[in-house]
Amino acid sequence: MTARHLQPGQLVLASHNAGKLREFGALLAPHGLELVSAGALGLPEPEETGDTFIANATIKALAATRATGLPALSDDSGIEVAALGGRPGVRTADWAIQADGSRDYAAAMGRVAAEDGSADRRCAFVAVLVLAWPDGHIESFEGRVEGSWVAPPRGGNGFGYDPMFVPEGESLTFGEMLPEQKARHSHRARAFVALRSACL
Ligand SMILES: O=P(O)(O)OP(=O)(O)OP(=O)(O)OC[C@H]1O[C@@H](n2cnc3c(O)ncnc32)[C@H](O)[C@@H]1O
Ligand SMILES: [Mg+2]
Repeated sequence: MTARHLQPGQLVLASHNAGKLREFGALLAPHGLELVSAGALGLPEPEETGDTFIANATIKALAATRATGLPALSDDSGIEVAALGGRPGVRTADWAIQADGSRDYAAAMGRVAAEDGSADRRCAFVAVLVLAWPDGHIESFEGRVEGSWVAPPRGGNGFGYDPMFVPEGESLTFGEMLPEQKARHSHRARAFVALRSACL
């Protein structure tokens, strides 16, 4: 089955994460779409009640396309830590929440460093992108990058867990890489390549 193509026009980026929005802006720049973010449209953040990346990405994209009548692109992503049996995975965003309610990504990873005696530092970033249309049609794409985590964090670029993640075969963390270097490896960019060849 061939995937549905995205027609020229407006596309809602169904994310409230500024780092993701910057990366999608760069990935979509050559494609002549008019991007508008869910936040700029005043859309609420839907509750991510799913147990899988695709379930949550679908919730986010369908909420945005239904609210606007425009096609919408969402991203549900996270980090899978081998020594934790793949956790936090789909719960990655909540994993960084501290006792006072703030998010601290370095502290979350630091807990693994403190608790994990195995010295197994393998982990992977995963992203599932969903394109949804107002009639409920969806297309989904997954990207994955294997790597290892480091503590303490290194580098001030990117967002979230970027300063703690080194992709396989590299020595710099995503936080030490320029955006275009991160995009050569990242889970999001890999999922986007699949989306681009199917839908753009
Ligand atoms: O749901 P939206 O509004 O898109 O934004 P979010 O930040 O809540 O995103 P998720 O629910 O998909 O949770 C993903 C978590 O994984 C982290 N994450 C995902 N991709 C990342 C990347 O490329 N670099 C660093 N951290 C990443 C991110 O910081 C979040 O804590
Ligand atoms: Mg979220």
